Amino acid sequence: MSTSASSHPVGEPSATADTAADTAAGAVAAAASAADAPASQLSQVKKVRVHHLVGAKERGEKLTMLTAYDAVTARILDAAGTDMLLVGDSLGNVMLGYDSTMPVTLDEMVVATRSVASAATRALVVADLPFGTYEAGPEQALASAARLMRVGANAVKLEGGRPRAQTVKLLSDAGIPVVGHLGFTPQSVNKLGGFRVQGRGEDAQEALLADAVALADAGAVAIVLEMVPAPVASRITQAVPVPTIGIGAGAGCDGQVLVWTDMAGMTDWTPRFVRRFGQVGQALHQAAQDYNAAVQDGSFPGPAESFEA
Ligand SMILES: Nc1nc(=O)c2c([nH]1)NC[C@@H]1CN(c3ccc(C(=O)N[C@@H](CCC(=O)O)C(=O)O)cc3)CN21
Ligand SMILES: CC(C)C(=O)C(=O)O
Ligand SMILES: [Mg+2]
Repeated sequence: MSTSASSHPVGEPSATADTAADTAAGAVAAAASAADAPASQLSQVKKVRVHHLVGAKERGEKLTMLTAYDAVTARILDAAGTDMLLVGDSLGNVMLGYDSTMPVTLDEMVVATRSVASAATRALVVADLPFGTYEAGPEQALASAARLMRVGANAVKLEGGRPRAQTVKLLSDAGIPVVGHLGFTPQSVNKLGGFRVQGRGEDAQEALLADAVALADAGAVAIVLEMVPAPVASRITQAVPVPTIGIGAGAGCDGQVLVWTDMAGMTDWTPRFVRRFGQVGQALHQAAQDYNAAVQDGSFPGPAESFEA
C-alpha cells in the first residue's frame, strides 16, 4: 500500500530524517501532503489477517502481494509494507533452476514457507500447494495444506475452479484459509496448450465467472486472476465478495501480485504484465564485480576489516 509510511527496513533512514534545507520546496509540499493523507486502515495493522482482506475490498483499499522464497528477501518485502507474501511454486523456475513450476515438491515448499514465515512480521503468508499434492481430493489437500500451515503459512493457495470447490470448503472448514487461482493456471499448462490469456470470448468468460463464484461460495478468502482480459477481471471483481488479486488482469482487481524477481528487475525475462520497479540484478552484478576487483587488487580487506594482534 503506497500510503504506508510507517515501516522501514532496519538501518534505513525514515523520510522524516530529510531536512527542509536539502529539499526543494515542491518536494517539501509533496511530502507534507503525503504525510497528511489518511493512512489506509490496513497499513496500520500489526499483522495482516485474513479478515482484513474483505475489509480492504469493502473500503476500496488496494491489496499488495509479492512472492518471496527465503527469509532475507521476505524481511525486506515485509518491512516495505507488502500486505501479503506468496510463497509461490514459481520457486521452481525462479529459485531452483527448474523449467517450470511442475517439478516443485511439497518438501521444497515447506522449506521456503518456513523461511518466509520466520521473517514476515506484518505480511500475511500465503503458500502455494504444488502440482500433484491436492488434486486427488479434499483429504490429500488437507494433509498437504496442514504441512504448510504447521511451518507458518497463514493461508494456502491452489489452482482451479469448480472442480476444486469441495476441497476449498473442506480446508476452510478445517480452519485453513484458502486463496483460489483462476485464469492462466501454470500447473495446467499442458492442458491449456501454452502460456496464454484465459477468459476470452463469451463462453470462457461465463465459465471463469462461475468458477470464481463457486470458489467464493466454498469459502475462499481471495482469488488470484492470472492473465485474464481486464474487463473480464473487473466483472468478476464486482461479482464476488472476496478480493481479487490480479497478475496480468488489469487495474480493476482489488489487488495485484507479481513475482518479486520480475518486479525488482532481478532477471531479464519480463512477460508483458510485468513492470520493473528496480534494477536489483544489475546492482548485485555491480556489487559482485566491485568485490572481485577489490580482492584481486588487494584493497579488500583493509585495516578496518582486519584484526590487530
Ligand atoms: N518469474 C516468473 N514470473 C511469473 O509471473 C510466473 C513465474 N515465474 N512462474 C509461474 C507463473 C508462470 N507464469 C507465466 C509464464 C509464462 C508467461 C509467458 O510466456 N508470457 C508471455 C507470452 C504470453 C502470450 O502468449 O501472449 C508474455 O509475453 O506475457 C507468462 C506467465 C506466471 N508465473
Ligand atoms: C504468479 C503467482 C500468482 C504464483 O502462483 C506463483 O508465483 O507461483
Ligand atoms: Mg503458483
